[in-house]
Amino acid sequence: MSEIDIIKETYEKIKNMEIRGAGRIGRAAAKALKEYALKISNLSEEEFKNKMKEAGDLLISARPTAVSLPNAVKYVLKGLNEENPKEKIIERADEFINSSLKAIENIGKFGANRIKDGDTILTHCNSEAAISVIKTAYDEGKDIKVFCTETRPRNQGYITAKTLYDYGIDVTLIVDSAVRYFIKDIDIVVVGADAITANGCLVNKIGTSQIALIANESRVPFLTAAETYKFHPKTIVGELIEIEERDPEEVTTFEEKYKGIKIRNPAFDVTPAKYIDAIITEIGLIPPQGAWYIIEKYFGWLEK
Ligand SMILES: O=P(O)(O)OC[C@H]1O[C@H](OP(=O)(O)O)[C@H](O)[C@@H]1O
Repeated sequence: MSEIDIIKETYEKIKNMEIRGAGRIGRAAAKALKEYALKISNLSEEEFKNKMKEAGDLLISARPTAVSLPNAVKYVLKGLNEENPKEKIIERADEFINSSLKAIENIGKFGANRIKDGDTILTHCNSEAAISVIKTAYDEGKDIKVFCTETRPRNQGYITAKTLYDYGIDVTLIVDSAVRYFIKDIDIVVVGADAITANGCLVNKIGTSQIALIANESRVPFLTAAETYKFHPKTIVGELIEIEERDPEEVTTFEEKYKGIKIRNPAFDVTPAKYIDAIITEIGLIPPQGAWYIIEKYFGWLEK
């Protein structure tokens, strides 16, 4: 096994979604960069830097939408501009991983303040940050129920349902198209985030924007749980976020006779800021209009 295989293995796992979830892919990339930096030796400083940059580029190319991935890589690789780059890379990778885990914990605490005793919460897909909010509310002794959507085509909602059920929470699984049918039973919607744009839009699992629209129509608060590394720095200069379109076979396969039927499989959609009541971050709840401030404050170090 050559050193670069550490990076290639993580790249493959992120690409085929063996490792998935915006936070998890960011931490996996940071860990791979650390392990790679530890393995490569006998190189000049310049060679080391070039190899680390190539590794970072490969990891970033695994999936295009969740900004946690490039944000994690850029955070770690900033160590290349400092003295003792190898040590700095290792230090910064650990820093990113630990601060990510701490952020999820804090999001849980802040978000749980918005959950009332007796609430029924709707969530979509499988988000560590949203689950942290739900589990924390439950840990505080609140009597809560949770509705989970299946989240076609990959059904990550099943993971959420099982995780919360194992935790002792009252869980109901519904098909994605049943959200409007059940919205009268829902008190609050909490979902995760793959990216937040400078104008406060949420990029998250396909179907999120429909849920937000339904919640808005029914005056049910819609919140997203997003660590600050989910904020997309380049949207501040007008860059658009690429929506990943995945293999049609994830949706279905038709027999030969029907091969002419086109199948589209976008993995994410965009929820406009006007449907979002609050973004729960590790530094507190912010209105979507505050996204610009977060990007400016936390990503000043990124090239713009
Ligand atoms: O970072 P956490 O909160 O875990 O997840 C955030 C989001 O990442 C997931 O994407 P995918 O399943 O990897 O495509 C979902 O869209 C989820 O809402």
